Amino acid sequence: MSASQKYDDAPRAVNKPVDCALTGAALLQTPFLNKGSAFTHEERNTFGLQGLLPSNVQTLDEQVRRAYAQYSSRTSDMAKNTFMTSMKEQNEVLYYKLILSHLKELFSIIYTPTEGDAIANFSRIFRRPEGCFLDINSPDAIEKQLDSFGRPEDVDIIVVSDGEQILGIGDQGVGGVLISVAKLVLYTLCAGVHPSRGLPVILDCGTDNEQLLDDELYLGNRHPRVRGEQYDKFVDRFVAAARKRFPKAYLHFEDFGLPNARRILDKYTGEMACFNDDVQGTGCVTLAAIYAAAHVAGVKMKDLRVVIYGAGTAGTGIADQIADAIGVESKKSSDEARGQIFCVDKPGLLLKSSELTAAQKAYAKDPEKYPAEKHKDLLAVVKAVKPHVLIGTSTRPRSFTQEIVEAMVEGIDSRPIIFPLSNPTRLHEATPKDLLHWTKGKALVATGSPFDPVDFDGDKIEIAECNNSCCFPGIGLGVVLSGAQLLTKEMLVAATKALAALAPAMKDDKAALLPDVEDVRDISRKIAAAVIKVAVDKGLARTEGIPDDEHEREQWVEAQMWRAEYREYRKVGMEGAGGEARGEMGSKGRRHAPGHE
Ligand SMILES: NC(=O)C1=CN([C@@H]2O[C@H](COP(=O)(O)OP(=O)(O)OC[C@H]3O[C@@H](n4cnc5c(N)ncnc54)[C@H](O)[C@@H]3O)[C@@H](O)[C@H]2O)C=CC1
Ligand SMILES: CC(=O)C(=O)O
Ligand SMILES: [Mg+2]
Repeated sequence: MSASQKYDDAPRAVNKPVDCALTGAALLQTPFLNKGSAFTHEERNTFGLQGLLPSNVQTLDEQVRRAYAQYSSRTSDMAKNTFMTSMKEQNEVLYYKLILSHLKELFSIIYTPTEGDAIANFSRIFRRPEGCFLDINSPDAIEKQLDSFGRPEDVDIIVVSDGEQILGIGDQGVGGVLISVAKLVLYTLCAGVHPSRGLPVILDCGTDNEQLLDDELYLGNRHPRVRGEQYDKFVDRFVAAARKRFPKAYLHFEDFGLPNARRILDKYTGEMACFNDDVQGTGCVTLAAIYAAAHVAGVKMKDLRVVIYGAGTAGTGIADQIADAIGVESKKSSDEARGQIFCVDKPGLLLKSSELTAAQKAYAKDPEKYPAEKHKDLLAVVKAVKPHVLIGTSTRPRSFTQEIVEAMVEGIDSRPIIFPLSNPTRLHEATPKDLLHWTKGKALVATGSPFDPVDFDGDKIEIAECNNSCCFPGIGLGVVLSGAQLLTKEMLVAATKALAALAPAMKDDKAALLPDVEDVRDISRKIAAAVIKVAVDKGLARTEGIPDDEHEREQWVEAQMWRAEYREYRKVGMEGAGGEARGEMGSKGRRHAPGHE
C-alpha cells in the first residue's frame, strides 16, 4: 500500500475524487476544476462539455509541453510572468504542473526577482483582482469582507502584507497584494498546501511612495501611509476578525516595514499560530546555511564572529537565530552570544549610544570598546571584528567591495562565509562570481535570489539560494496539519535542523550550502514532519491521529500534500456541494475552498 493510500482518511488527504457541481462553460472557466483538453470523452459527456472542446483528448504532460512552448515564446521575463498569471486563471493544475516541470527556470519568474517587477507595476498590469483588499479607511467593513472569502473551516493559511517593505523594493502600497499571492503559490508548489485553502490579504494603509501617489493609474489609497494608533487599531481589527472568521488559520505576515514587522509579530505570537517570514523564515534558512558552511569551514558555532550589514527586519531576525544557536551550542548567556554578532546599519556599527529599535538594541555594542569614529563603515567593522560570516540584508547593491572581502579573508584562517541576501537580484551586495574570484575560490556563498553556478578553476560551483522560500512552506504545512495552536521557538529550531541536515555541503564540501530548489517538496515534507513532532511533544497539536513513528509521520504528511495532477470528478448537485464544487468565489477571491474532499 502506498503512503497516500495508507493515510486516505487523514484530514486533508488528496486522493479522493473531487465533487463537481459545474457543467459546460462554467466548468471550463473555473480554474481549479478546469482540465481543458484533458477532459476525457466520458467526462465531456457527464459534464456537458460536448462541442466545447476540440476532439483530441490530451494528457497533462502534453498540455505542459504546449504551455511551455507558449511560455517560451514570450521574450521578456515580465511577459513570462504575465503569461503565468493568466495560466493560473485558466487551469490551476496545469499552472502548477508547468512550474514543477521547469522549476528552476520558472521559480525566478513567479517569485523573486521578476515578481518584484510585477508588484512595482501592479496598477499598470492589473487585469483581474486576486485576494482580499482591506482599506484602513473602512475598518468597520473588515468582518463582512472576510466573510465573503469562505466558511470558517475553509482557510488554512492567511498571508498578509501592508506593502511597506516589499522584497528590497520598499513601499509598493496596494501592489503588495501580489507578494501575499506569490507566497501562497509557494505554499502550494513547495509544500502542497491546498491551492484553494490560502487567503492572500493586503492591508491598504496608503503609501509613501511618491511615484505611486502621482500615478493616475494607481489602484490603492492615494494618501500617505497612516501610522500610529489608527494603524495599530486597524491591524488589531484585522487580526481579531481573521481569527473570528477563520479560527484555525495560520497567520503569515510578509514584508511589513521596519517600524512594524517585529512589533506586530511580538504582539500576537503568544496568542495564536503566527509567523513573520522576513524575521523568522529568513532567520531559519540563513542559520541552516551557516550550519553547513561552518561545517565545511571547520569553525565551531560557539566561536563564530558574525557581521550583519543592514540591521532591519531580516538582519535582526537572522541575528536572533544565530545568537540562539550559539547560546545552545556553547551554553553561553544570550548577552555573550549576542556579543559575537555585530550589526552595521547606515550610521555604522550599532552602538548603545545610537537610536535603535528594540530588536537592534540587543546587538548594540559599548562605544567605549568600539568608538563610533572607528566603526563608521563596513570596512572598518570587518577589519576590527575579523568575522567568519558576513551577511548582507541592506538592499545596497555592490556594497561588499573587493577591499572589504579581502580584509575579511585576511582576518581569519578559515574559509570566509559570505551571504549577500538582499532581493531582488539587482540589489545583491555582491555577485557570487566576484566573491569567488576575490577570495581565490575560498568563499562559501549563498544568495537571496537565484544565481547560476560559477566556473572557477575548472570547477562548477553551485550557489545555494538562501531564501526563506526554502523553509516557510514546510513550517506552515507543519502548523496546518498538526493544527498547532502556536508557532514556538522550538518548532523553528526543529525546522532549521531538518533543513540543515539536508544541506549537500554536509556530505561534500564542494556542494551547495542548501538543498536545491528541485528538492523543495522533500525538504518541505521533512520540515513539516519536524515541526509537527514538536507540536505534538509540547501538547500544542489539535489534530488527532498523528503517527508517532518518524517515517510514518512523513508518510502521513505526504498523503496530505496537494499534487498537480488531474483527479477524478464525481458529479453532484448544487445543493449540498462544497463552495468549490459549485465554482463559487472563495478564499482567493475566485472560489470557495473544497470542504468536500
Ligand atoms: N533572502 C531572503 O530570504 C530574504 C531577503 N530579504 C532581503 O533583505 C533586504 C532587507 O529586507 P528587510 O530587512 O525586510 O528590510 P528593512 O528595511 O527592514 O531593512 C533594511 C536595513 O538596511 C539598512 N540599510 C539601508 N541602506 C544601508 C546602508 N547604506 N548601509 C547600511 N545599512 C543600510 C536599513 O537602514 C535597514 O535597517 C531586502 O532586500 C529583502 O529582499 C528579506 C527577507 C528574506
Ligand atoms: C524573500 C523575502 O521574503 C524578501 O526578500 O522579502
Ligand atoms: Mg519578504
